[in-house]
Amino acid sequence: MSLKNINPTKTQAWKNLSDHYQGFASFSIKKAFENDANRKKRFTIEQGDLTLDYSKNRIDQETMDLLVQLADEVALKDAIEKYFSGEAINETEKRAVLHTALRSSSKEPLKVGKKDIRPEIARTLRKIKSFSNEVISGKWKGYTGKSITDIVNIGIGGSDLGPDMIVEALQFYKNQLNTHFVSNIDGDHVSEVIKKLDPETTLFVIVSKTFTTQETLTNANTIKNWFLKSASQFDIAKHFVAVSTNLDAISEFGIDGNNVFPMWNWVGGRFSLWSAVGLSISLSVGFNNFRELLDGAEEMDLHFKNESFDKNVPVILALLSIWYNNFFKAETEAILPYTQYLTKLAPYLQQAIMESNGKSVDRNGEVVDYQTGTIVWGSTGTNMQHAFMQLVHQGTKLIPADFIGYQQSLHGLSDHHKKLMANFNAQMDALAFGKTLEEVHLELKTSGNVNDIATLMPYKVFEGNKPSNSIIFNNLTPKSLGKLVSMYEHKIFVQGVIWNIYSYDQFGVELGKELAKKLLNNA
Ligand SMILES: O=P(O)(O)OC[C@H]1O[C@](O)(CO)[C@@H](O)[C@@H]1O
Repeated sequence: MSLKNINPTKTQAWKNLSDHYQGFASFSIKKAFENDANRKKRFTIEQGDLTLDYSKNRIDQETMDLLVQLADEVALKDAIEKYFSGEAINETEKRAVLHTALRSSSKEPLKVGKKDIRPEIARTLRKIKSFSNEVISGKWKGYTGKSITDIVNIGIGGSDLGPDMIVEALQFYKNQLNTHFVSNIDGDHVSEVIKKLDPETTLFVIVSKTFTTQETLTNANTIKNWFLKSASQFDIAKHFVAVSTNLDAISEFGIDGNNVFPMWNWVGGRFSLWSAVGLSISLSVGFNNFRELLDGAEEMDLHFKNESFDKNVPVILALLSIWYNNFFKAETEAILPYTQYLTKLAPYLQQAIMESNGKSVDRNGEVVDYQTGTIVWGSTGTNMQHAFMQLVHQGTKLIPADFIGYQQSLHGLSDHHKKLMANFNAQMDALAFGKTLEEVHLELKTSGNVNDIATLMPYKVFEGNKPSNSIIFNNLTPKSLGKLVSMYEHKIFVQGVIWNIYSYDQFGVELGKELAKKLLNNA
C-alpha cells in the first residue's frame, strides 16, 4: 500500500497557516517571552537525556496547533505506520525503507515480501561482532602473520559519510586501530592515505551497496594493485572484506566469500550506517559501542513512532522547518554542534537531507508549485562564531539554526566546557533577542564614545528575532549519538510526507554519472 497522495497546499491547515502567517510580520520572539513567563516550558520537550527547547522560534501556540493539524491532514500517522512496517514506501524503486529494523530489538517477525528479515539482521550483527572482536583483539592476522593496525573504509556517499562521521564523533571511545576513509575519485586522496600504510597490517573494507560505483571501484582497484606489489592474490582474503548487495561483483573482484557482509535493498545508502556499512565503526570503537549506537537510534524510533505529534521531537523539528521554508521562504538551515567531535555532522546531514528531499515532482508525478528540501550547512561552535555567524546575526537572510550541545564534556575540562556552553546559550540569546537602538545608544554613551554615537549606532544594532532550536544531551555517548542521527532521519521522513514527494530515491545524481561515463568513453 502506498503513502497517501495529498497536496499539502490544498489542506485546510495550509490555508489557515497562510492566514496565520500574515499576522506574523510583527511577531517578536522577545515580546513573546515578555508576555509569557511559561514560554520556555511550553515549548520544551524532554525525551530521556535529550531536551529540545524550541521556544526561540517565531511561533505561538496557534502556529504549533496548525502545524500539527497539517501533519494530521497529510496522514502522517498512517505514513509512519507504513514506514515502520515495511510497506514499499520507496515507490519509484519499489522498495521498503527499513533502516529502523536494523536497530530494532523487537522479536516480532518483520516481512519484506514473504521473508522475515529479522533473522538475517541478527546473523549479520553476529558476524560484525565476531569479525570486529577478532581484528581488535589481534587474532586476525595479515599475510605475514602480523595483527591489523589500520582499517581503510573505501566507499562514497552513504557508504562513507555515515561511518566517517560516526568514527570521528566517537574518537573518545576508540581503540588502538587507526581508521581511514578513502572516497574521492581524485587519486590524490587514495595516494595520501596509502602512503602512510603498511600492506602487512592494513585491512580494507570496500563498502558499496551496488558495487558499481565508479569512485569506489577505482579506488579499490588502485589499492588492490598497490597491495599486490608486496603480496599475492591468495593474500587478498586476509586483507579485503566487502559490504554489498552485489555478490557476483564482489567475487569477481576476488574477495573471499567468507569476507562478505550483506546489504539489503530495503536500506537506502544514506541511511545505512546501522548495517554492515557501519563495520568500520564497530572495528574502531568495538561492537558493544556499535550496539549502543543502534540502541540510541531505536530509542528515538520508538519515541517517534509512539509519541503524539505535539510532543514528538522529529515531528516538531520537521514542522518548524516547514514553517520557515514554506511560509517565511527561508532557503537554508544551519546545523551548529557545540562539540569538536561533530565536525562531520553537517556534511553527513547534507547527503541525508538534500539527497532525500531535493525533489520537485510530487507523488502524483506532477511538478510541485511549493518549496521542498531545505539547503543545510553548518560547522562546529565556537569556531564558526568567528567565521560565518556575522551573516546569521546581521545579514539579510533568515537562517533557522539547530544548536546541538552537551551538558558535560568528555575530557572533563570544566573551565573549557563552561565557556563553551556560555557561548552556546549566548548565541541563541543574541539571535533571538538582539540589541535595540536604545541599548546601543546607552552602551556607546557609557563607554564614553560620545562623538561616534550617531555614526556607529545603526551598525551595532542586532535586529534579533532569529529562530533557533536548542538540542541538548547529557553527554556524547554512542547511545546519544544514535538518537541524534535517528532524530534527523525521522525529520527527513516527516518533511517528505508533508511535501508529498518520494524521499528515498536519488535519480538526480544519475545524469552527471552517465555524462561522465560518455565523456570518458569518447576521450
Ligand atoms: O554504496 P554505493 O552503491 O557505492 O553508492 C554510493 C552512493 O551513491 C549514491 O547512490 C548516489 O550518489 C548514494 O545514494 C550512495 O550513498
